[in-house]
Amino acid sequence: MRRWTRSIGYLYVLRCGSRHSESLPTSPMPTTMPVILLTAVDFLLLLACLVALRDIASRRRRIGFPHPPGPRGLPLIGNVFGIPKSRPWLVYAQWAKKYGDIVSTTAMGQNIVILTSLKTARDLFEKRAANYSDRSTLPILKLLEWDWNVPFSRYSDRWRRARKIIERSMRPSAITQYRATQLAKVGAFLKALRSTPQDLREHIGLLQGSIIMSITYGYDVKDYDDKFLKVVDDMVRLGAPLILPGSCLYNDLPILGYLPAWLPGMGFKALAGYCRALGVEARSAPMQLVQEGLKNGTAAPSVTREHLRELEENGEADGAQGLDDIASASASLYPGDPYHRSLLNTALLMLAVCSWSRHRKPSNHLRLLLVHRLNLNGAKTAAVIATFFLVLANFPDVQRKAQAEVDAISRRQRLPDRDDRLNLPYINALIQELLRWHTIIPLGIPHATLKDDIYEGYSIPKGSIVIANAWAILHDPDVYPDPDTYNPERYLTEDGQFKEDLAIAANFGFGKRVCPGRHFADSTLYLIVVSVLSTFSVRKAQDSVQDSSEIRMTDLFTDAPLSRPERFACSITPRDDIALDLISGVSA
Ligand code: HEM
Repeated sequence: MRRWTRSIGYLYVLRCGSRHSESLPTSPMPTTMPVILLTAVDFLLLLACLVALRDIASRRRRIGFPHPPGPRGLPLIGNVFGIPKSRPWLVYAQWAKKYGDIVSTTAMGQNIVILTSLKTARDLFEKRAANYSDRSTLPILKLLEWDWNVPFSRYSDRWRRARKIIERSMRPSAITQYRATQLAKVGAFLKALRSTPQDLREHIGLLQGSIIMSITYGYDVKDYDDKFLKVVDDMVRLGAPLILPGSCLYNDLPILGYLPAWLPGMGFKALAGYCRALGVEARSAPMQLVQEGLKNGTAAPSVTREHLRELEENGEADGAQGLDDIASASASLYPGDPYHRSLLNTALLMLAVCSWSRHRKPSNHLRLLLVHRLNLNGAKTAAVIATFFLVLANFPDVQRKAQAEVDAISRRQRLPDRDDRLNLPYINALIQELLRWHTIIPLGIPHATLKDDIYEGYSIPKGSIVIANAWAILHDPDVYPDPDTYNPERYLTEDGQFKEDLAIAANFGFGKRVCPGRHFADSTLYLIVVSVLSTFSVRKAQDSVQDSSEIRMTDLFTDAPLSRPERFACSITPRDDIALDLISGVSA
């Protein structure tokens, strides 16, 4: 129906265009202006009729089964003005209190379903995975040509093949081979933190990016301004705002795609073109490096090298599909950073658009601006690491208890290792509470349905966007008393044993789309937590000392789909001379 709507709209514009050109044949300017004005008004009417027809058609299909309850909004446009733009997870949690665990709403004919319990999320995403594992069909994604990118990819054979490659490289038995890399990069992180603690953010970004690039391509990221990291960061940072709800009119009016790029308001076309080009570069440049290394025998061990070798052994080295799958899988492992929506960035986005449309490739000047001003490397694991530092600064008691446990196991003669984990209940509780207290992707990545469905007497139409509100699930006061308080003790038994909470998995999504990097993220996080606790003291900056009971969650974290700590001031100093020796002793 959506495709049908778009093609009718297109034909309609063409028809109007020719009608007006016939009446005003002589001058090109007067012919185009009325065409655009009339088309816009007429088109809105036509669109309204089409949305109404679609509603009627889909209602007929589901006669007898209502939509799940929820705010309905206005006729035709639905709840378009009620879709929350700011911290939507909080608003959706309020809706759940009013309407229940399964809420639905619509915006411009798009059905949106929000799940607010583990049961509903598992019932749909896991037990009915074949229907609930698609992704959104936002028109802008086609312009961006990001379908190679596994998290955005539709539920297709291409996604299945790339996902399989990632799963093989990221399953628990495979990730043990990356341990040496993790240890070396964590060692480099400790040394960098000792030298320039004020650059915490940059060090975290570099840590995350360098681990992933090393295991994926065998490529050694030396500094924060690395060219490969930059390409992905720019791509995601500039492109992601286009896919946020309500941020790009083209997603609601795909007909705009047929208007020329020079018209006011059509900047999204140039921006999408720029991000598309960055995507091509992000996918091909590091992969070429590995391919060349394989030819001349210098390729360092890496996930990409192993998959390319395997392809060669199977006699498929020149197979376009095999190479395409490896390129997609590898480039999907470093996800970049979709955060950044400040005014400064908006100005830079405009610059990007102007520059791109004029020259069709970014000018050096623009690239420099992007590199220096939009520089917030790292992504999901990095956001949790930043949260860890925020916790240490704000909750000194937690830091003290965690350090006592780590010191008891290592006797301060070494950094704790993976094998110590079973004997560190407080550390496990601290990590689990980190993931609960602030869910860095509060709404996960939305899934979409492939066909009509009926669930608990409610109708969920084909093409619905289905969101699990992980934040609300992990802040349910009936399950987690005083949910906004950071309290690792909630995960300890009376005799101090660690209690695992299976609901924490909601952080990593569900079903066939569940995060394939979750085991790797967990092992990286553990190493960082124990290494930092062994060597550094983190304190809140003197001028911002505040009672921990006064801390408001919304002041601490950004309002973005990937919600990470706001900038915060803290002091990070080596604990003592023993800590300095430990830092000097680690190999980096
Ligand atoms: C704490 C760190 C992380 C968190 C909280 C996280 C969370 C998520 C979430 C919520 C999703 C969407 C799942 C869904 O659609 O149901 C996802 C997808 C994904 N994650 Fe992660 N992730 C983390 C780290 C990583 C790492 C380190 C990697 C790679 C090495 C990775 C690779 C991916 C990929 C490729 C997908 C797309 C899966 C698909 O669509 O099939 N993630 N992640």
